[in-house]
Amino acid sequence: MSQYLDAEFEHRFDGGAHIQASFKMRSDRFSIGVLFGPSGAGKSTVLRCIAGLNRPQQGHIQFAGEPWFDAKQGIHLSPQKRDIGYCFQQGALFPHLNVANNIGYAIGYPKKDSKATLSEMLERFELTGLEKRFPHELSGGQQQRTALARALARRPRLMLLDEPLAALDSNLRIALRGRLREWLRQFDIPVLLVTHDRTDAIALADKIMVLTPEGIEQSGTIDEVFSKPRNAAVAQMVGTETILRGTVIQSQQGITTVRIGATEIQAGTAENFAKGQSVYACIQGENVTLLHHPVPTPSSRNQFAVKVTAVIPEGPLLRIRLDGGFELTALITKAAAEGLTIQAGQSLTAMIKATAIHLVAT
Ligand SMILES: Nc1ncnc2c1ncn2[C@@H]1O[C@H](COP(=O)(O)OP(=O)(O)OP(=O)(O)O)[C@@H](O)[C@H]1O
Repeated sequence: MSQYLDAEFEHRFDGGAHIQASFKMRSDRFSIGVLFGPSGAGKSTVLRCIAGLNRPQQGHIQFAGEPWFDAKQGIHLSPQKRDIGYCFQQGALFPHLNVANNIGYAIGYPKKDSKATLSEMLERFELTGLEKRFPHELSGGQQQRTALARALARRPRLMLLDEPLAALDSNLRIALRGRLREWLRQFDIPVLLVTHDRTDAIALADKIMVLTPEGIEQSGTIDEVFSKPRNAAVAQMVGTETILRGTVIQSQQGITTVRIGATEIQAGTAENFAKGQSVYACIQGENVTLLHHPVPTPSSRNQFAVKVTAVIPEGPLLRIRLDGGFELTALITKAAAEGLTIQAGQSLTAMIKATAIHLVAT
């Protein structure tokens, strides 16, 4: 028997939007697959197609070998038959039912064991004591926990979450993000989660699938996708701070030299690139080290003279924009910046290891 959720389909809206997706994830154990992409890429539509709420025009969706949708064979199972839990962005609780009845509705009163299931869910989601409250009497976090409890109470085979943290303010979001994975893990089912937020994706994904209007551009672990984006579109989406266009001068023994404007940089590469080939050099801000002066260094480290053009605070970090004949961004901690007393107009040396420069063929 197949142990995968296997989806490959296309959905066209009358208005013209065309959404395509092709991916596989394990169906028989807990893991979180994150559909990540910009607004309008089609993330919610993909989720709705998996749920059976939208019917694609082409392709198939199978869960553990069971056909949920097959365009050629005319198969389209109803959402109930797919046996999934679905949690929307806003939670979408029944406003006229209290917490106990919102969850109880999903369990299907009056089942023999429904009382035990209800108290188990209340306990797991830290809702004990709030049973009689109505949705408008709950905080955002409590509403979201009730929605999760309701979606999971029926013990679905697959859990779908659409931007589960988006409606929460930032403190609550951070707190819930940390707990969400643990809550979901207890149910030992696969989870497909939609987000456009990079931090949510990093914190939650076992596997990330980057969705654009052209389909899933790249999938893999966070490390694979964030440190080795397959193309410039993915690099931009995953937040690689610097993407520079250049030309390969030479490529041998795992080191590729690339000309960017008047500067030559060395990048560590698994494969060789052709001389003259056009590439993007992708550099994450945390991999750029700033120094007052150049230091003696092996050729596997790049050093450039740069001028600080802007210093932008971002929480515990500073985003430092640099001009080295091309635009470069460094992300450093505030403590590190104090040691360097960084300010706009200052001349510094930027150092980047060759292995921290990822080349993408254009
Ligand atoms: N019912 C509909 N009728 C026509 N077009 C639609 C419909 N629903 C969505 N679309 C279009 O399909 C595209 C994908 O929408 P979708 O909501 O799936 O994107 P998304 O990636 O989830 O975006 P967001 O992050 O903003 O929620 C958009 O261009 C949207 O306008």
